[in-house]
Amino acid sequence: MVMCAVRQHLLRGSCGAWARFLQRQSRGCVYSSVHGFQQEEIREKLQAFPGGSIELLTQESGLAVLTINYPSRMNAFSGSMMVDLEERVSQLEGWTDGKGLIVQGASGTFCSGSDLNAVRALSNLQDGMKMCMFMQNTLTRLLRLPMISVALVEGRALGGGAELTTACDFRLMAPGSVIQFVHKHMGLVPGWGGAARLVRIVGSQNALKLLGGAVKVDPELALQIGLAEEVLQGEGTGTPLQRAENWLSVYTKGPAPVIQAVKKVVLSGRELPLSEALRTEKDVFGTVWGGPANMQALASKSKHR
Ligand SMILES: CC[C@@H](C(=O)O)C(=O)SCCNC(=O)CCNC(=O)[C@H](O)C(C)(C)COP(=O)(O)OP(=O)(O)OC[C@H]1O[C@@H](n2cnc3c(N)ncnc32)[C@H](O)[C@@H]1OP(=O)(O)O
Repeated sequence: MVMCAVRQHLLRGSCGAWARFLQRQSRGCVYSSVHGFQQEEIREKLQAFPGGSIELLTQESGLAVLTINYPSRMNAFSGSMMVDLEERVSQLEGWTDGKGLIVQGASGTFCSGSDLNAVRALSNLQDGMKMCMFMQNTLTRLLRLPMISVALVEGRALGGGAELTTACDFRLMAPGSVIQFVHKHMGLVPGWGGAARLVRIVGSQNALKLLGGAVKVDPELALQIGLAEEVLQGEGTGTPLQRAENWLSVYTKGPAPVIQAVKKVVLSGRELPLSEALRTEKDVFGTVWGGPANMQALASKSKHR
C-alpha cells in the first residue's frame, strides 16, 4: 500500500508508537492507490470548483483556529476548499507545538455542506466516489490529529457541515445553532464518514433517528444525546470563539508532548483492539516517562519525601 507522502514524513518524525499506530491504521489514510484513490488527480478535479477558503491560525498557546470561510455561500465547501482543508490538516500534522484545535465557520454560521454547484458538477458516480474518498481521508486525518479538537457550532451545520462536526473530538454549540444531517432530503446518506463517526458518538439508535429523520438537532437535544458537550451561553463572557478557547484550555493546559500523548492513547483506545491499544499505550507512555515534564513534576514534589 503506497503511504501518503505526508504520512511518510510524519512516520519519520513521529515516535515509534505513533508511527506504528498510523501504520496499523492504514497509514493514517483510509484510501490509497490500492482503492483506486489517486490524490493528485482528485485534487486537480476539485480545484476546478473555486470559491472561499479554509483559514488556519496557529497560536503560541498551542491552540489553532481553523475557519471555514465562504460566507456568501453559508460556508459551503467548494472543491478548492476541500483541497485547502487537506493542506491545512497536513500543516497541523506537522505542528509539533500543537495541543488544541477549534474548527469554526465565518460570519456566525458553521457550514452548509458541499457547494451544491460542485455537487451538481460531480454528480456522476466516479467523481462522487473520488470526492467521498478525498473527504473521508481528510476528515479521518483531522480526527486523528494528536491534539484535542472542538467544533464551535454557530448558526447551522448542515449535510457535510454536520459531518465535519463529528470529525472533531468535541462539539460546543451556540444558543440557537443547529446540527442537521440533511442528506436524506438530498436522496443521500453521509459520504464524508459522518455516519460511521456519528454512531460512535451517539450510538446506533440515535444515529438512525438523526439520519432517518434528518432531525434538526438544537443545543438541548445535542446535550441530551451526547452530541454536544456544552452550550456556550452568556453574552457577557467574550465572543463564542473566546468562550470555546477558554473551554478547551482546561484540557490542553500543560506541555504539548503530554497533551499530544493524551490524545494518542485515547485515540488508540478508541480505534484499536484491546491488546494493540495496550501496546500502543505502553509505547506512548515510554515517550513521556522520564521526559522533561515528568522530571520537572518529580522535582517539584521532592519535598514530599
Ligand atoms: C456528503 C454531504 C454533501 C454531499 O452530498 O456532497 C452535502 O453536504 S450536500 C449539501 C447539503 N447542504 C444543504 O443542502 C444546505 C443547502 N442550503 C440551505 O438549505 C440554505 O441555504 C441554508 C443553509 C439553510 C440557509 O438558508 P437561508 O438563510 O435562507 O440562506 P440562503 O438559502 O439564501 O443562502 C444564502 C446563500 O448561500 C447559498 N448557499 C447556501 N448553502 C449552499 C450550499 N450548500 N451550496 C451552495 N450555495 C449555498 C445560497 O444559494 C444563497 O446564495 P445566493 O442564492 O447566491 O444568495
